[in-house]
Amino acid sequence: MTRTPVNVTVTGAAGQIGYALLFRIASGHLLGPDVPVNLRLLEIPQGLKAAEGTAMELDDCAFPLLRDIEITDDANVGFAGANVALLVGARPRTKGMERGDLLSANGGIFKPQGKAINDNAADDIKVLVVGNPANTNALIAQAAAPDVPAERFTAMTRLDHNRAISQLAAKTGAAVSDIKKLTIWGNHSATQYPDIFHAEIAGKNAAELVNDEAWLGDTFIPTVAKRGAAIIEARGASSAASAANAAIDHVHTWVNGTAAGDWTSMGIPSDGSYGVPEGIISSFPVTTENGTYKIVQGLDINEFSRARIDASVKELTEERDAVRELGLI
Ligand SMILES: NC(=O)C1=CN([C@@H]2O[C@H](COP(=O)(O)OP(=O)(O)OC[C@H]3O[C@@H](n4cnc5c(N)ncnc54)[C@H](O)[C@@H]3O)[C@@H](O)[C@H]2O)C=CC1
Ligand SMILES: O=C([O-])CC(=O)C(=O)O
Repeated sequence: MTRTPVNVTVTGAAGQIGYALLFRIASGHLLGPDVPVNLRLLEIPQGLKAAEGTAMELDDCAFPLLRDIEITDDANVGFAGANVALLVGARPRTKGMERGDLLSANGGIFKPQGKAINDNAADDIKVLVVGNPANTNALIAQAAAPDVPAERFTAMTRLDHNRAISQLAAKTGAAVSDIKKLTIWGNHSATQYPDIFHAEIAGKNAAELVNDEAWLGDTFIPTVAKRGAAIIEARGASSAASAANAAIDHVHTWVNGTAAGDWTSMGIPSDGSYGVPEGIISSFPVTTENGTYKIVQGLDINEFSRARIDASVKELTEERDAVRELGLI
């Protein structure tokens, strides 16, 4: 039986994450090895030529699952019939730019894109915002799309989740695949909180196994939270392949489900769980099934965790208030 292709829109398609992402989408890693895809590449006019070059290379791979590629600088065209939208293109912070300037510049991107999604996307649209500041950009896009269920707008903290698993594996000598139930709470920023208190390593509690609060506070948390900056320092450019990989993981898990006995981390609109104010897009532990996600409930939050979750959530509420003042939500 031939399946109907899924329409996947990628913004910022000519950028470095786009370049690492598109080939994996086209080869079946985003949705599965039997799901054909149509790619819609949305760029600004200056990015169109490079996007065309990438599309030529996609053609040259002769991917059996890739049915069609369309390149555009018109968001209404780019999101037409979109089932999955990966919002990667964003305005990076440049020298001398204040936080308000950054939020405002990104509002100019994510507000119209949210409206274009509202007006043109398929009814089952799922949105992942990668472009920074990802959580608040997702909030801006969501606010501009009142006809789309709010929970379809998500922000990427899967890269942080994967980074935390890798650091924990290195510390304990465990295999990455033995680590389950790790959580990233809060914002995709230096205030994020990677939580190992409920994580398990080969079935044993990770925090008890590590048993080293100094390592947790002074090494693990800052290493994960500042990893993006460390990559920029080392590579001279921000994470690209690992960010693309995390975007693939985020959508794949959302669509195909979490494994029994595990969960993942996603930036999602808060329903008020764990004292996180309703509406802000914050990272939570979630399980997924049949294309929907649920916040893992009933976790005991100790004092160490509470203070760190609260600090990141405070930053998110400040970002929300700032974009509210700018009239972006
Ligand atoms: N959430 C996360 O974990 C991570 C987020 N990021 C963020 O992802 C974003 C993209 O990173 P890179 O690909 O490295 O940047 P890049 O600068 O290489 O590419 C960005 C692309 O977006 C395009 N673009 C800009 N405005 C656009 C618009 N309105 N519509 C469509 N395309 C537009 C640009 O022309 C450019 O081709 C950045 O904001 C970066 O900070 C990066 C790594 C991890
Ligand atoms: O800081 C950046 O621009 C890149 C980023 O988000 C990350 O690597 O986590």
